[in-house]
Amino acid sequence: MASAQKASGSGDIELAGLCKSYDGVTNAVDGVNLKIPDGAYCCFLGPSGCGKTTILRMIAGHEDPTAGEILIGGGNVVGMAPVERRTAMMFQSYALFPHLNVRDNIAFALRVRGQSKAERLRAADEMMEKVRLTEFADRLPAHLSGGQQQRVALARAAITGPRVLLLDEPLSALDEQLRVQMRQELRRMQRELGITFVHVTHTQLEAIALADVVVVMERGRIKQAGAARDVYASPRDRYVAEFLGGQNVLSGKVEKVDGSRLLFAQPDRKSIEIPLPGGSDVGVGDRIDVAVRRDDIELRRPEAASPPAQGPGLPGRVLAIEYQGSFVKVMLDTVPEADFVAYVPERTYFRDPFSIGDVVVASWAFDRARLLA
Ligand SMILES: Nc1ncnc2c1ncn2[C@@H]1O[C@H](COP(=O)(O)OP(=O)(O)OP(=O)(O)O)[C@@H](O)[C@H]1O
Repeated sequence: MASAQKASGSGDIELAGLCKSYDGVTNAVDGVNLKIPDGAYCCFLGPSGCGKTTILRMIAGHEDPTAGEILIGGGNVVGMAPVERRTAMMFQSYALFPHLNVRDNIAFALRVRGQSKAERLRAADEMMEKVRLTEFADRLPAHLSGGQQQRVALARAAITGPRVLLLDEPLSALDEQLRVQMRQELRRMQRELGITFVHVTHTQLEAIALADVVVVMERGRIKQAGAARDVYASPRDRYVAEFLGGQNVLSGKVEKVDGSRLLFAQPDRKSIEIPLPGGSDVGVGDRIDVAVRRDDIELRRPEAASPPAQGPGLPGRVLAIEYQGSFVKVMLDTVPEADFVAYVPERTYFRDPFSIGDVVVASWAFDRARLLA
């Protein structure tokens, strides 16, 4: 980025005790503490209204916190104008100028910053090469595909050399196929630009596919933050497990605690033994939630007793079957008032396919069940 402004200065972000109340909405953001390393791809994930966009707007400087600090590169930016923060925001709608061609759209941000026309166009040409838009330089936005428009919006945000790029639901306007393609493109661009990306989404798969750091939110608070694989494979509690998906959650009462094992039972169901993590203070009579991944469930017919299923198991009736390509999704009535789903690999499934109404036994290896907080 020779003639675009150089992205120097660390883009690590720290949110400390961050709060935001609006008139009528107290605690839209409610005491958020988080560190995002420089050059990381961070995704905020959560249902509508959980405060994701408010956090993004506070980092950008479009909204002031009610309390708390926002540090970028170690300095508190609260009270600073957006341009002084060296952050840039890419909006859902892309907000491109319809009457300017691609090159001029990208160069526009530098005009506002007082650069000469020659400098601006040189920087725009460089940026277009980076985002593979050179061949579209003279086109108007209306004559571009959704994915190309998004690249223009990204280039326009990146040309000012921000240390942090903020993206509000950047893929939501695209169809499914394009969304997957642009996801890869975003990740590639983030690596190439080497700056911190903070991306807001309510799509689980988007967050875990893209992010180094996934932040799961509920009602203004962080429920869990960490590497995508940690958050998906080891959700801390029922909310995170259910929101990220891919897990079955069983609830019940503890019947017995024995060293590193625990026995619990759901109402009117057989007792199940699970591993008890060290340091846990769960006791007999406590209500607990337990997660077992959908792809860890093995399904058998009850009469197929030989060899016996390994580990704990629960009976159930098949409620629905959905072919998903590489696996088959089988829904059971194993858990009262909740979904219980097995992802069976396609090859295994079609050796002896089930029908709706079949009675099956769902089992899993003892150490694949996890006690939730
Ligand atoms: N300008 C505003 N004035 C009043 N209340 C607001 C304002 N902006 C957001 N809120 C409220 O603050 C809460 C958090 O909103 P926010 O937009 O941050 O959520 P979100 O997680 O980004 O949701 P979405 O995915 O729907 O955009 C909501 O209850 C919302 O109604």
